[in-house]
Amino acid sequence: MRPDKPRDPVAGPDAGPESPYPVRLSGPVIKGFGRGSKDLGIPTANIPADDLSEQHPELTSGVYYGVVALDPQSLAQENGAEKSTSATLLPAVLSIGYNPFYKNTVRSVEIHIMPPLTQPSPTAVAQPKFNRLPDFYGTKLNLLILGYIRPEFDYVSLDALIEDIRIDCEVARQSLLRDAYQRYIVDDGKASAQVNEDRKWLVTFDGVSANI
Ligand SMILES: Cc1cc2nc3c(=O)[nH]c(=O)nc-3n(C[C@H](O)[C@H](O)[C@H](O)COP(=O)(O)O)c2cc1C
Ligand SMILES: Nc1ncnc2c1ncn2[C@@H]1O[C@H](COP(=O)(O)OP(=O)(O)O)[C@@H](O)[C@H]1O
Ligand SMILES: [Mg+2]
Repeated sequence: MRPDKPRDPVAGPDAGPESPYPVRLSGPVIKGFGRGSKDLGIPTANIPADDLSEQHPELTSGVYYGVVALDPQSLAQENGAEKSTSATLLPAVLSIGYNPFYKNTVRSVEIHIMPPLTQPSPTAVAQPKFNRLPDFYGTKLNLLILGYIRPEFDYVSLDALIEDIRIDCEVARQSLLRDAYQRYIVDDGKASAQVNEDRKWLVTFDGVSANI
């Protein structure tokens, strides 16, 4: 059960991601149990978790933050829209694990994509409105995990789970607003070659680089 303690406003060192982060994950957006939107009002894009334990033993079950990009080519096909060559980098908060509140028997990776950091946070208030985009099932997604927030917990109620995820969104946002993290989203001219390479990886799908 969730310990009854106040939460830290940020997670991870101010100086930037510390080993093993950043960690790269990719996959097509698949169907989950359909609870995110329906039960919680918090949509989560699920990607396959089949090879995670072998490929990323460092990713223990828990809540993380990072940056995502959706493949503009497959996004266009999904929405029947005209093909675009530009991808947007967006802040994200995610859960990896068995969702102890729901007692899942398979591990899942579920990503909630937040609004751009330049917009006001819709989850900073007591009656939050979680970010909702048009559905993008089947779209290829790249995710760069930049830090760990907390372990997964069971909760006394659905409302308690939702309130903790609301705080996760705020922790992720405040963590990503720091210069050493924000430069994974926007080039501030001070990024290292490695950070620039990671940003480039985020928008590369099937060997083709999209514009940012
Ligand atoms: C940031 C974040 C934190 C979460 N933390 C927990 C948690 O501590 N315990 C838990 O049981 N589920 C947690 N969840 C998972 C939700 O229960 C899950 O998103 C929901 O079951 C939707 O699942 P679905 O995609 O299969 O519909 C978290 C989800 C997110 C996005
Ligand atoms: N902000 C968002 N973050 C993640 N997915 C979103 C968002 N807005 C809309 N979606 C869509 O909602 C779907 C997830 O909803 P959810 O209720 O969790 O269903 P599922 O159980 O199938 O994962 C995603 O696959 C995506 O198509
Ligand atoms: Mg989901």
